[in-house]
Amino acid sequence: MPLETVTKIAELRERLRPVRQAGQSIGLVPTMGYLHRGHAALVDRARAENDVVVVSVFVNPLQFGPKEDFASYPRDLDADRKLLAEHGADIVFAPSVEEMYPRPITTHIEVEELSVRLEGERRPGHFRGVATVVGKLFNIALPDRAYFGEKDYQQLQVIRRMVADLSFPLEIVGVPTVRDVDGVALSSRNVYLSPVERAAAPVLSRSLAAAADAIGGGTVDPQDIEAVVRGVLADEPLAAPDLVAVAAADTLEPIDPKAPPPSIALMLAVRIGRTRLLDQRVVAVP
Ligand SMILES: Nc1ncnc2c1ncn2[C@@H]1O[C@H](COP(=O)(O)OP(=O)(O)OP(=O)(O)O)[C@@H](O)[C@H]1O
Ligand SMILES: CC(C)(CO)[C@@H](O)C(=O)[O-]
Ligand code: BAL
Repeated sequence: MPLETVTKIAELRERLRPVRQAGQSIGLVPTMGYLHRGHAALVDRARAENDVVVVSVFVNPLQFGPKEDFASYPRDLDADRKLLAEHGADIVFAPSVEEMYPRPITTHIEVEELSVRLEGERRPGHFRGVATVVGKLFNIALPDRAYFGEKDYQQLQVIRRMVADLSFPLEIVGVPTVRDVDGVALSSRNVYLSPVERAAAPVLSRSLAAAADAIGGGTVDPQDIEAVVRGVLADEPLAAPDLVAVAAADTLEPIDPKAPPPSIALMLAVRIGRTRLLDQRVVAVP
């Protein structure tokens, strides 16, 4: 089936109604476009598990702070369509900002606590914007399953909590981070990196690997784990850590070294030049 492009909410609902009535399943992959192999992994998983695969491409203004890169965020719908067709998606939903928010939105989804910690503290209002648009996309597409990358680990936890708290009738599927050969997590924002900055970027995954080794060797004190990460990052003069977080993987609560959780989430936000890169790793406690 050729890839269809839909830009209107009503049109998507009309297109999907008979799909549901026929008892077919719908998989939704929410994205902000400028797609790469990381997004393709989400689409492949959705393709394997659903009858109809919908990919949304929408740069959501609600989740950007006033000083962030909403206006300059990379966009290329033609290239996105090509990748989606190659990976067998059925529908790309690419609404305009006016279609999604015809007037200033006054209703928001706030996942308390989880949204204001860690990355939420660095980007006030970010997860409220994410939860609100994702909830809205769920109401528009009514998917059976929705797919999110582990790279944005806190985002995945926020969405899981929102779905549980509000009983959204769907399954959330987390997909492991896809990396380049040198370990750099694929990200649309990697396009901002100069060649010299790109050469520095593997330091993120290197620092996570060192911390994973330390945890494997019995280190569970979060301060010690953080010190290992920061030690490796300090070797790279272009890397400026913005967030080094060590938390219980399932709740993102702080870790008590006397009663460590079954697995630990390491979450990083590191500036390389003007680009803020994210990476994460979940490590089982031996
Ligand atoms: N390398 C990756 N591996 C797996 N999933 C990914 C990867 N990169 C992004 N995703 C997932 O794709 C979905 C859409 O993400 P988004 O469009 O923001 O891409 P991105 O590359 O993360 O962009 P950004 O550079 O803005 O962080 C999210 O669920 C995100 O976690
Ligand atoms: C989930 C999402 C598409 C919501 O805008 C976005 O935060 C992203 O791309 O990760
Ligand atoms: N992938 C996370 C979306 C954002 O940075 O706004």
